[in-house]
Amino acid sequence: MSVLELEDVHTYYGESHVLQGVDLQVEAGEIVALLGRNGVGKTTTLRSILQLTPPREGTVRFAGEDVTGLATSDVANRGVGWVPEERRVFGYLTVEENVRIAVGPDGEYESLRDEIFTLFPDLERFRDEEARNLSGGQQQMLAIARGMVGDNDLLLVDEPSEGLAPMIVEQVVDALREASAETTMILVEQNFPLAMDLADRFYLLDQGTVVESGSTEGVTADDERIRRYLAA
Ligand SMILES: Nc1ncnc2c1ncn2[C@@H]1O[C@H](COP(=O)(O)OP(=O)(O)OP(=O)(O)O)[C@@H](O)[C@H]1O
Repeated sequence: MSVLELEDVHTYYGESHVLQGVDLQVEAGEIVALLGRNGVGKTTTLRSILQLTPPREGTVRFAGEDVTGLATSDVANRGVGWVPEERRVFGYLTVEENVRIAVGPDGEYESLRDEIFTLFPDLERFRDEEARNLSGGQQQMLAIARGMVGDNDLLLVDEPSEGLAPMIVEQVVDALREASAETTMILVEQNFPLAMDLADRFYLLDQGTVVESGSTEGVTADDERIRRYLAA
């Protein structure tokens, strides 16, 4: 059974028909990259999975169950975590408080916190610092950490490298690799080499539909079937 299955998903913003029949599957343990030019609907695909923008047609199945039309909180409670593009952390809470409130009702807070701090030594160093005082990269790690301690079976990660210096990107990549040992992941990422490096498989979107998909093994940006959809 796939962790996640989208079947012929159509999603609109008002009259604007953004997803025009998206089909995709994610298997347990995979990292799947969603690729495509700006505005093709990658974030909208994540929003459709979370039911933040519920599809008007088609089906989203999580862990074998139809979740289409459920409240976002129900989808989240079933084990779908979100690391949004804008690195949502609580600026006026400390790093540790940010982690604590992300732990689900059944989570063992102290052991999860210790696990996170082992994984992200930077977060431990700044555990008593208010999150707003962290660098962009550290905030991104905190956002990823918050997604991980929620005991999620699927983590949706939107543009994790955006706006970060290359050295910091490397740390975020390491963090994502660590996170992927614990949870299945969908990664929206504009940095093509990074996406290919991290992901097992990819889906390439264009004009609201999947135009290519497959293993990332050996795929490069020069690949003709990729290039024509990613070039500006
Ligand atoms: N809240 C909204 N209301 C109306 N239109 C929207 C809204 N959010 C996104 N759109 C439009 O839907 C289309 C798909 O946007 P989406 O954010 O899913 O693209 P994307 O592939 O994630 O690109 P990007 O990398 O730019 O975020 C775009 O044309 C965008 O302008």
